[in-house]
Amino acid sequence: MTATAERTYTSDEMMSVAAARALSGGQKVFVGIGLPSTAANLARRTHADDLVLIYESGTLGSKPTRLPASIGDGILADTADAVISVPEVFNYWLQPGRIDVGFLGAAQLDKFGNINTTVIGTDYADPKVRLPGAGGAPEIAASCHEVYVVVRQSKRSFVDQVDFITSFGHGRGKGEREKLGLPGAGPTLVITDLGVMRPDPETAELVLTQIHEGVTVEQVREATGWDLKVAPELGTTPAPTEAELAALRALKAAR
Ligand SMILES: CC(=O)SCCNC(=O)CCNC(=O)[C@H](O)C(C)(C)COP(=O)(O)OP(=O)(O)OC[C@H]1O[C@@H](n2cnc3c(N)ncnc32)[C@H](O)[C@@H]1OP(=O)(O)O
Ligand SMILES: O=C(O)/C=C/CC(=O)O
Repeated sequence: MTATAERTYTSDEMMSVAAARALSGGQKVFVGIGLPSTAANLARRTHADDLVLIYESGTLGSKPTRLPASIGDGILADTADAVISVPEVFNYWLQPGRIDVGFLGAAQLDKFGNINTTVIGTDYADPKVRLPGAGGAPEIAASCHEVYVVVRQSKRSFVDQVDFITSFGHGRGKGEREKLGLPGAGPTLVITDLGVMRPDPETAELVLTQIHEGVTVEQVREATGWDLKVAPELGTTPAPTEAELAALRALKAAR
């Protein structure tokens, strides 16, 4: 019998590495602050140094030497190829379809990839939790060619229906984005600390297509607030490499 090797990374690290791997060289990525920003910067430091990071403050091609604290962090402007105004980044870059991937976080996500970062609870005026709000995320979700969501998975965050739609995913199913005239494809990938989900091409409902190494389907289903469908050919995300972990830890430690 072989002893099980002790895992040398956390599930958050696995999530950041899996999300970074989803980005490839040369893509223009509209980066949301928080988990997506960590993963996008990791991708630049590992396999995709020509990734173009765009932050909402109007910084194009930022190459921050540490994680930005917010979209207004000066490190983004200091290291950018160009800095334009906020209306310009929305009107000239995002809305005309110049951005490949919108990389967003969520407090709640539902089975059709709708994102809530506004309130928990159904009474907007008297919520159980008031979240950070929308910022530019609804526009990002509307107009990027694709949206990738990075979010920790639990019954609290993965719900059948979000309490509030901040950023439109696929509404209540396939075709709803087209009806609303939203130009982008919406969420095509959801990366969590447990696995990866993609919308079913027929229904747009999220389906588990990949589990991270060491995670079971049962664990993912336990952390999901609906009856999660599983792809017949389920993939496994390889564990982070030493190089990926070293780059991630250096990025998080940089000041
Ligand atoms: C381009 C742009 O970036 S546009 C900006 C728009 N804003 C965003 O996109 C934000 C996206 N991120 C989120 O929504 C995140 O879930 C955040 C910011 C709310 C919280 O993320 P984190 O800082 O990682 O904290 P964490 O997940 O531990 O939650 C912190 C607290 O928020 C509250 N909270 C977060 N998610 C939930 C939820 N689904 N249900 C209830 N409470 C929640 C809780 O009070 C929680 O504290 P607790 O775990 O002790 O109960
Ligand atoms: O206002 C927004 O859209 C985004 C805010 C995120 C941040 O302040 O870093």
